[in-house]
Amino acid sequence: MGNPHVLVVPYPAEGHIIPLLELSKRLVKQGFSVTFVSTEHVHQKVKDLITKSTNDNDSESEVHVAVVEDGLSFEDRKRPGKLSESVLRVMPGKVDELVDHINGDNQTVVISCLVADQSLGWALDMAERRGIKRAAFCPAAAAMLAQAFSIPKLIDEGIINKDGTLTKKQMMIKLSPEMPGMNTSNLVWASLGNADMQRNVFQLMLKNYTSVKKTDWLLCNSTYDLEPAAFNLLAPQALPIGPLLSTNSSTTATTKNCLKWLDQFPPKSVIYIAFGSSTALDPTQFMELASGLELSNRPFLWVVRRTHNMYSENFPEGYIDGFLDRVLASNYKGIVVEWAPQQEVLRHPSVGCFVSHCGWNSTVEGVSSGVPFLCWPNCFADQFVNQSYVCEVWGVGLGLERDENGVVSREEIRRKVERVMGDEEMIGKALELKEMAHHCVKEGGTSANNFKAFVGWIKS
Ligand SMILES: O=c1ccn([C@@H]2O[C@H](COP(=O)(O)OP(=O)(O)O[C@H]3O[C@H](CO)[C@@H](O)[C@H](O)[C@H]3O)[C@@H](O)[C@H]2O)c(=O)[nH]1
Repeated sequence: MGNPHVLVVPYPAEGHIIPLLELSKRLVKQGFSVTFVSTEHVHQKVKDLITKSTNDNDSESEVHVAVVEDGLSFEDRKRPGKLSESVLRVMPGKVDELVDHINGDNQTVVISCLVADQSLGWALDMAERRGIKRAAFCPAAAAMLAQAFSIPKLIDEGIINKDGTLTKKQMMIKLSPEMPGMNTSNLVWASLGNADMQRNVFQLMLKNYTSVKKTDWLLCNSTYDLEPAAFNLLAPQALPIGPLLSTNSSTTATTKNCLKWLDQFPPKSVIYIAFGSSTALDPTQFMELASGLELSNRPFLWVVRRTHNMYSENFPEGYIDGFLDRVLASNYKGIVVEWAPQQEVLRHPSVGCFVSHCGWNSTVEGVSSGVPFLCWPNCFADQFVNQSYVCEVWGVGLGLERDENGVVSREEIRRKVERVMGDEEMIGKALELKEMAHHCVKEGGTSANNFKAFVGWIKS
């Protein structure tokens, strides 16, 4: 008999794939054979990452990647709405076929456990139907799960109607007295698209929540210390196993170039700017940020996804190149890259400030590296909750205020960069949080213990 087999099904987007790949690698180290589902959509985007992950020297065997069709055309792949539609319409059938394929001709159950992103309730239901053990994985803050689990309470208290519509917009609520306040307009479903879309997302969340609630395990890329109140609300089901970070250094040319470039600067002097995998700035905001960095007169490493559809659609031809030419011609030092080895960049001693959109992975990576934040949430609703954690709960960052036109001005950026990089108390707290995060995953740490228990359960 071979190793016990785990099928890992991520939502096909970088922010979801990165932590689940880390979890897969850890399972491989525990003697499991892991099949990681990738779609055509994401496989193109994160091929390097998957290759890097499967080639890690310390993995005793491989994470096997199974690419399933997503039914999307090249044009469709540029539209996030089409992606979520294909995840519901095409992916379930393809994953079902994959399980049949793994089970082979006599259809014996080969898979010991299915681990699926908590947003893929259909995958958890399929595992239940087929009698496969299952676990849900949350790549976002536990506070976001707490939000979903609190839907019945929000309805009871008249904060939302049964279809999820807000009874009052822009109202501050707390899911528990110890949790950071949330603006009702930033509730996940309430912050997306038009009323129809909001109702659909709400229904989907309710459906997923029902599937997730039934799983034996609900694993989170977080720690008790970062989110004690959220874990209290979710007890006993949700368990933190984070932070799930890569311990390997990649050897790609981009990584080497970025790290070599950082080597030339003194400790904590460089600003790192990155907005995750899908956030884009419009030309006005891009220019304000560029000018703010120039005014700050500090070295910077900025991720600008030039080939990203939103950037290329909104920016006039040559616009970003013009900026780069000015950077090179001026006497301040900065580099712009399409995709940085973020975890390694954040771990580099020269980095002293992380200008971030506060995606949960970026938040956890920044915290684990002891780098203070300048928070710029602007895409999905969870980023505002993460900003509250960073600024109000943990005290390791500052938010950026928008002016009357909704723009974060160059002067605001310059001022806040100065404050973040000069605030010794904040820097001290960031280092304490880093220690705490590392402690959780060490032998005997809370996350390490939870992971060990999970592994024991699959093998049992
Ligand atoms: O140049 C880059 C830019 C990003 N990353 C990595 O990409 C991931 C980005 O993840 P995250 O910070 O969570 O941002 P998003 O990609 O925007 O993630 C989506 O998914 C997250 C988890 O559910 C949510 O918290 C976010 O709001 C949502 O936008 C991180 O691991 C980064 O290290 C790189 O390695 N290099």
